[in-house]
Amino acid sequence: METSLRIAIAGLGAVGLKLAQALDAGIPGCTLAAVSARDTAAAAQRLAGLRRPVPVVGIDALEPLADVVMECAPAALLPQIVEPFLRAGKAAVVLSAGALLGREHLVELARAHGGRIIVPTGALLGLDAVLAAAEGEIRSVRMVTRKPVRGLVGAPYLAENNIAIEDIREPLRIFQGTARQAAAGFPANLNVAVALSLAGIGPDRTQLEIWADPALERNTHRIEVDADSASFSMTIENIPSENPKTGRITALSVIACLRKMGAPLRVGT
Ligand SMILES: NC(=O)C1=CN([C@@H]2O[C@H](COP(=O)(O)OP(=O)(O)OC[C@H]3O[C@@H](n4cnc5c(N)ncnc54)[C@H](O)[C@@H]3O)[C@@H](O)[C@H]2O)C=CC1
Ligand SMILES: O=C([O-])CC(=O)C(=O)O
Repeated sequence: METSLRIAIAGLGAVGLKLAQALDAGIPGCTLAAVSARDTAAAAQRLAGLRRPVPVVGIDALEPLADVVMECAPAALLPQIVEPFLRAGKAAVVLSAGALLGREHLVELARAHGGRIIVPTGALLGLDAVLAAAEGEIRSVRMVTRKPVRGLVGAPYLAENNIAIEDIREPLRIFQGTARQAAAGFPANLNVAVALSLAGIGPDRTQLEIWADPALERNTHRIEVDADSASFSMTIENIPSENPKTGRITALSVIACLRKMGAPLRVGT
């Protein structure tokens, strides 16, 4: 018998709006049930083109209306969005993966109540191979991110370390450290590094470099993995969405993740 998962979207920005439109156009096994936005009137306007209108409600009112919540909001809101769903034994798809670090109680909450936290591949690539390699022994994971200046400005790490990138003329390495350190310093820019670390050898062993490059148009991530099963390196060059920090492919990754949940044939780890 066909059952449909009721989907709630928290945050109607670059990712959330695309997702709402895709759900409205039809993803088998899924129905858009409710959305939450900072500005309810503006959200109602953004959703005016949908074939099937859905309620726009506060974050705290989402859980009773849906089976799955898609967290597409600023990182600071993560606990408020996902906790009610996890406590009810439901699923939360998390885009702000960096905000999971230091909030291990969310995983415990999911475990205690039979809920699930799902981190999609998002703006990255290769997490299927990283997960597989992690079943054996991974010796090292390294990632190099290069972004246009507008994809990095405003990150707290830059202000805290007096790094000015607005007027650079050459590529500048602005960070070298672990995924955990990057998540703290770049909460809206480096969720991909945290997703990579969670798939592989953890946030303290995953090494990261970040470059600001004034000549670049795309958010570029290269990952290099050395494991006892394979060595691999891969690069993705993301075309920015209307939010310059977020690649277009991010929303498509979430759509693919939802489609997979309801699919009779599932490809990839
Ligand atoms: N895991 C990954 O690969 C990636 C993760 N991200 C992360 O995904 C999240 C969403 O990204 P975007 O859509 O590009 O961000 P965005 O900034 O375009 O959208 C976020 C939306 O949340 C809304 N919002 C703010 N306060 C709210 C509240 N109290 N209630 C409901 N909504 C509220 C904002 O008004 C905005 O529309 C961000 O945390 C971003 O860092 C982005 C790209 C890749
Ligand atoms: O990791 C992120 O939050 C966003 C990102 O780099 C991208 O979209 O390329």
